[in-house]
Amino acid sequence: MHEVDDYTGYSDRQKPILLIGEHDVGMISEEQERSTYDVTEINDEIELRPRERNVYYKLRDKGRNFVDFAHITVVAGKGGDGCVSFLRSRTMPKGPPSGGNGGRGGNVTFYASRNHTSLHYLPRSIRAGNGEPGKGDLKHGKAGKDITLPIPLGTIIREVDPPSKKKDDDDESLSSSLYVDRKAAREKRREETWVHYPHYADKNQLGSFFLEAERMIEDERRHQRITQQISRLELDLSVEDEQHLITRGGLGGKGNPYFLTNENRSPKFATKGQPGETKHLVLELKSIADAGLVGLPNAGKSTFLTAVSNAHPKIAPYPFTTLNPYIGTVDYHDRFQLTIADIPGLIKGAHKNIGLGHSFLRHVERSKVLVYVIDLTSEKPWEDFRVLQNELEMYRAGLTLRPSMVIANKADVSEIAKKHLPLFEEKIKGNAGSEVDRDLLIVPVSAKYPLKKNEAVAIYAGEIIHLYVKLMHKNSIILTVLEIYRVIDALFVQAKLIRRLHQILISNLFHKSFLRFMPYKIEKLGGSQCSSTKYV
Ligand SMILES: Nc1nc2c(ncn2[C@@H]2O[C@H](COP(=O)(O)OP(=O)(O)OP(=O)(O)O)[C@@H](O)[C@H]2O)c(=O)[nH]1
Ligand SMILES: [Mg+2]
Repeated sequence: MHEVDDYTGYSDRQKPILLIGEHDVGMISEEQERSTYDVTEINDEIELRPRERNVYYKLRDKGRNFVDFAHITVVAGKGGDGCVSFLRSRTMPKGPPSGGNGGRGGNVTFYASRNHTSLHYLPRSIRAGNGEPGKGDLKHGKAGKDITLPIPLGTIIREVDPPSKKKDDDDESLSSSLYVDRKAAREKRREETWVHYPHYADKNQLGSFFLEAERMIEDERRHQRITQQISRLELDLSVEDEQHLITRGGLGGKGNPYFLTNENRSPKFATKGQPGETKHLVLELKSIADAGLVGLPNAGKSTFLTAVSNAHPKIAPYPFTTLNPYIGTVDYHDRFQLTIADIPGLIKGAHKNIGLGHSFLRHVERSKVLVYVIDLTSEKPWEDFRVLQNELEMYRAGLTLRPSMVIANKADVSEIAKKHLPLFEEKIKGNAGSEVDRDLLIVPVSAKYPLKKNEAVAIYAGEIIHLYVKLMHKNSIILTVLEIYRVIDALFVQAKLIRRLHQILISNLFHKSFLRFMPYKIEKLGGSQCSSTKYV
């Protein structure tokens, strides 16, 4: 236990002697501040100041809704009815049939959009427009209005049973008992299918022409049912702008000219439009980011994301500051875009719904690289790491086998960091650790302070994630000398990774794309290292 100062209420370890900015308290003692650490050395001459960016306009939407699970009903439009009419003119008192067909019902289509990152804007029920009925003079009805909706990239769509399935079953049994009389059932079907010339319904139904037409239409519909019978919808919207037809509008009814035969020159019936498809869907948003940040609350995940990208999640010295996932995008000069997801903090027992639970892990589940953010100033950072690994495993077995690296944050608190970092490495990579742990890349970083060296450290950590993610893109590894040297330049990069990068560099030296990108990169050498876009 650390002694608690009566005056300030802070423990020894946290004694704030540096007031930074208006609200923030640096947790660095005087000796700690002056002590240096060979990796993340703090230059005494440079004042410790947190990053300053005018981001208040970006923080305005903090109260926004975030929904990553939705249950919706999608209904396509009904087809318009066919029309029964006959051409009449002064010279033609008994003209041919001239009823137009009904227009088809509107379809509902979804497409994957990068500009949407939450499902909160989706209504509970989506309904496309109905087709218009046909008119006389062979005027066909207008098609119903289609609905094309953007859905966040990375959403998984599954078709499910209607919510009140039981009630429907009851209705069905009721209806089947009601329609034991086959005649009544046929009556109902006829009612739903046919349009008759005024006052001709009874007469039509006795006529052989009508019965023949009815048989034809029933055959057609049976065939349609068989060909359109598709398995339950299951979609993964992982390709940007890709469109998916969710529900198809009903076909328009046929006008009476459709039933014109050599025998029957004046068909006095037409068909009604068919109902559109109805689907009950469950939408689950699983963000697709290249790298996912996981860490205990207050480890500095959001600070790190702010340091390497232009995303501005809320940062505060209390747990569970971040309640929604954020995705920061970093654009590199070689047009490579790296996306990093920041999610709420995980705590021990999250799988038992302690804290915020662990359902938000769905947003890192699909990332290529897992980035553990560890707070070096915590009591036992290695235990934090094990807690994280355990929670990830409890969420999905085998998740920790994903390529991973550790951002050992708050290295600016050098006294403690200096003590904890080697211990952390030893405990994780020591003999006790598994093979995955032994290969783990551990990068000490100060995400908060833009000190010359630390700024570089944070940026380099971003660069390493960038390179690491590129390594995962098996077919297109385009690395430049500049990138390699940047990494080698940062002392903390481990020899193993450099060796791997070096091999790839050699094998890519004569790669066409490599040559194409080189002059561009050299030109940009003097510019800023990365610019970025915030998408969430
Ligand atoms: N000294 C120091 N403090 C840091 C550093 N990085 C983050 N912090 C502080 O740690 C606190 C928590 O940072 P956040 O980025 O909000 O942490 P988080 O992991 O996103 O926390 P949650 O969103 O609550 O899970 C803030 O007060 C930061 O100023 C660092 O490198 N050095
Ligand atoms: Mg956060």
